[in-house]
Amino acid sequence: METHGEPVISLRGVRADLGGRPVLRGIDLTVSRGEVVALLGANGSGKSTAIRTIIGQVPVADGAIELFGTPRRAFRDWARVGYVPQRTTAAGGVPATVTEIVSSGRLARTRFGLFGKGDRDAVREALERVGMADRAKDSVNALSGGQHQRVLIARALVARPELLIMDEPMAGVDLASQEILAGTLKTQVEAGTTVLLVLHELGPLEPLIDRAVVLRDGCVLHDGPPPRAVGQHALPGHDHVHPHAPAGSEPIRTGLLS
Ligand SMILES: Nc1ncnc2c1ncn2[C@@H]1O[C@H](COP(=O)(O)OP(=O)(O)OP(=O)(O)O)[C@@H](O)[C@H]1O
Repeated sequence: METHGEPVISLRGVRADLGGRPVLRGIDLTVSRGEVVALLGANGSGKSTAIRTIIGQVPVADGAIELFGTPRRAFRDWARVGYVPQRTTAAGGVPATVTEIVSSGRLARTRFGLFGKGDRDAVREALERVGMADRAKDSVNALSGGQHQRVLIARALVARPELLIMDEPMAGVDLASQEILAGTLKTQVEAGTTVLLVLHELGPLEPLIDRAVVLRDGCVLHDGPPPRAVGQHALPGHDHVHPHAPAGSEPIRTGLLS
């Protein structure tokens, strides 16, 4: 599986300011084809901003971004990229049905601007992948947080992207949905999809992660193997209880996530 090839995402010396304050202070990041890279770091370290510069939602003050080897400003092939925003930013507004939300992710792939049978089949398949086919006609307002997130991921998958960018896909997601999403993502990764995702902790996705990039205060603090359960005790800093640890056991100190 580890036949990593050309860079799919490349950031070089990327700086970005928000509200007149530097938020990214010279980020270097490369994600190669087939890799699964987790972006970690404390609240406010710049994870979401880094992702939003890649998709063009935050202007780059300095540095260079390339997607599939093309400078981002010249990149047009957005059907190759599936984006799952932080869920709060997508909620609210006009109540749409599950099918409508997922169909919106297919627009870049429709032929001659018509939504045909192939597109409808792709919508059904994406909903099946996240276990939501039986809710296709429901309003998204009737869904739980985890179900809503599964719909947003189906929307990102429906155009069959080569690159998936996700901002905290597990945030506010119940355990059952987390397991379904981990399975969905595993299938995508096995099919060769490249993934960059913001995570608060590795959790159920840990086995899929090839590399972790940890941000602190707008800079890259660590870029390398993800902080695995083994060896975490040696690192000072952040406490969190490992999901598999027996109740009442010592919190694991990763040092990387705080
Ligand atoms: N629109 C904005 N205007 C001004 N400052 C902003 C804006 N959006 C984010 N920031 C600030 O930029 C910094 C980085 O925010 P960002 O959302 O990228 O962090 P994050 O690592 O994703 O954190 P979180 O885990 O809380 O989402 C924070 O200090 C935040 O307050």
